Amino acid sequence: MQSPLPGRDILRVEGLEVDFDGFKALRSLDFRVQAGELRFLIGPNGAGKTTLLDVMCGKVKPSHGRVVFKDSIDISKFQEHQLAELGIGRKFQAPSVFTTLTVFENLALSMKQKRGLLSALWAKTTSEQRDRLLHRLEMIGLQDKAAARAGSLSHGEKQWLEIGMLLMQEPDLLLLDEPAAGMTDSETEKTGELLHAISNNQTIIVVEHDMEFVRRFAKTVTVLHEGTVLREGTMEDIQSDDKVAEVYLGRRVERDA
Ligand SMILES: Nc1ncnc2c1ncn2[C@@H]1O[C@H](COP(=O)(O)OP(=O)(O)OP(=O)(O)O)[C@@H](O)[C@H]1O
Repeated sequence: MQSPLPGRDILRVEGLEVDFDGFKALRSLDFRVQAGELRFLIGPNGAGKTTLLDVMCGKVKPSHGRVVFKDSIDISKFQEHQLAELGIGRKFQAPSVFTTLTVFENLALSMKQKRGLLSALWAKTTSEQRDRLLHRLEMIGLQDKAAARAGSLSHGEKQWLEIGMLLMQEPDLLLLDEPAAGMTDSETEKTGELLHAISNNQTIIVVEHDMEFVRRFAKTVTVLHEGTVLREGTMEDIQSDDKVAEVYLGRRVERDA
């Protein structure tokens, strides 16, 4: 399937509702993302950010509404692994790399291919595949660590490796949950740059709590509150919005108290 052109909606969420035993975690939620965007999702604890990502990757099924990917794919009709095949890649917060394998082997195993895990590891990579692997290694900044065991990497490097592994699947849409959590300042900066580089070719939706990171790297921000979209705009718009300050900061003050 062809990737949508930049500027076209890659994802449309219409009237989405998620019900957990009578509790509506998402309600009347409308949301659109264009191809090539780097979109940040923010909001107070319990706003529904993770649940929205869970619906987008097929982990949670909506009780009402639709999520349409690339104009024609109704995501509620597919399982998580099928959506991964169709181009939706999800990365969870904790890194899950194969610690005893090298960085290169981890990437090679993640390559989109029909072979099984073991044969993928032992089969010779073609020169085209090696080029792709080297390109990703460079993109995630681990070209000097290709032969290092993944278990020896720092937390930030493991996160980049996992993003690289996700990219080897060539998703059109990447869903990331707090990619910079627990990173040092310089790792955080590199992560923001990596996300920007990825969004030259792919669409990314990032759930993020670190407002400094959002301020630094976001173009468009969507604020969720009580399961629905409260506001959407630039970080400047969002920061000067009274309602956002009331619900978002109010909640944060409460939580921090
Ligand atoms: N499996 C579940 N069963 C019942 N309630 C759930 C379930 N998953 C999430 N919830 C509830 O749905 C609401 C939204 O949760 P969600 O994790 O999506 O929020 P969030 O915005 O990601 O929050 P945080 O920033 O704290 O991670 C919360 O009130 C949460 O307790």
